[in-house]
Amino acid sequence: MFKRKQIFLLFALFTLSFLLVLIVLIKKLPSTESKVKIKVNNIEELILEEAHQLSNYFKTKRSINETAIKIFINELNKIVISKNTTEPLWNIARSWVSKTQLYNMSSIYLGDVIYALKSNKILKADIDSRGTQLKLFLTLEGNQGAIFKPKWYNKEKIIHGPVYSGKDRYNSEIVAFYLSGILQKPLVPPCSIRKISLQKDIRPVATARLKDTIIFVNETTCVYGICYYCNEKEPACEENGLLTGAIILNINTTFNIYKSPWRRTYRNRKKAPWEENEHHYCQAVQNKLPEKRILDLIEVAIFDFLIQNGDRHRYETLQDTILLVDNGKGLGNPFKDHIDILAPLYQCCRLRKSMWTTLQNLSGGRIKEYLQQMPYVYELITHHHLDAIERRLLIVYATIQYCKKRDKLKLI
Ligand SMILES: Nc1ncnc2c1ncn2[C@@H]1O[C@H](COP(=O)(O)OP(=O)(O)OP(=O)(O)O)[C@@H](O)[C@H]1O
Ligand SMILES: [Mn+2]
Repeated sequence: MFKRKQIFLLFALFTLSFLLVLIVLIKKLPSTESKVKIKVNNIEELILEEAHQLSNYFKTKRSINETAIKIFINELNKIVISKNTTEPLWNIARSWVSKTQLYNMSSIYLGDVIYALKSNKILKADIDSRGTQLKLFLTLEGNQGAIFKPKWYNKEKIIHGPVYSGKDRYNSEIVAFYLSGILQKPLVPPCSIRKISLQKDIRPVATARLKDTIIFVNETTCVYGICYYCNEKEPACEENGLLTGAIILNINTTFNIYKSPWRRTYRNRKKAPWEENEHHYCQAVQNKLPEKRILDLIEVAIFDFLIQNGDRHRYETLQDTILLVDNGKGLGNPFKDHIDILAPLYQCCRLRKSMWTTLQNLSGGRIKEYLQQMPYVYELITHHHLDAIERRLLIVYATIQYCKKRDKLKLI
């Protein structure tokens, strides 16, 4: 009898402690309410909310002084010196490079440099072994180096998946060059569309290692090169006898290369430090980098967000200024906005006054309007992408509003 009572008591005690542990555990789990709270607190959603509430001020065109941009567009479309001029022209282009620019937005020779990139005879062709994607290094008449990034996709192609998916987009390089002028940040190397014949322009002047990778696929000439992602089964091929691509002026100086504090992990499941600690990450960066570098990184983020280049894992500087080199991963999906490209802006909530003025002056559809006046633009970009850039500009405005409302915005 006694024994039975003891067992009963023991059983009751066990059940009670089990229940207690259960209650503690349940309390620790986030309730549906706090789950909802986490969601609403998500910075991206707050920014999108701001975007929906943006005032008309951000959606209308204002009267601005367009002189600088008009000169840029005009010069890009104009040729002043003879088509055959070579070395002196390249020397002019070299003289433009300084810590604030890779080209001179208002030079009367800008159009000539673009034209020379596009049409000067190719004296030598080699593999460009820098980076991980297929690139050719071409020496143009007048002894100027240039990088050729081939076309892999038609402009209508939509790249799905993570923001860094897919191969390079040659059109993104060229549109980035145009955008750098529109944003008055001439930090993208001059760049143009170019069509080359692998048989006529490349093979006769190609190095042996490049020649070895020129092949025929279904009677079409293709090239696969040598690089980390290069593969004989996935060559870049001519269309109607010509290989299209971006030809980019090689800037002949030494850059410093740094890892971006906002680089991605490139793994779906693993978060980067800037994704883990959204509210305190900027402070950590500030403890390591000077203000100028952070302000540069924020401007780069805005630039990248507009074209959706989410692949700036490292950046290069020239005398302390961040350059916009390697813009090949933009224009992937015009129907998607990867807001986290803006992390440097919404985590630090600061911006140069000059950039903020430039951005506001572009409201009401001006970026699209200016891009539409650039050389070959309709071959490079669809209306969907042009509209996407305008939509993303509104998201940049919304991000500034997000910072302002939290009393965090610092205009410097
Ligand atoms: N126009 C240029 N002038 C001078 N150097 C350049 C230019 N473009 C690229 N480079 C150099 O070549 C390197 C590789 O170029 P790029 O980043 O475009 O290649 P990538 O294959 O896309 O590389 P990754 O896979 O690392 O992104 C750059 O880091 C830079 O140092
Ligand atoms: Mn790249």
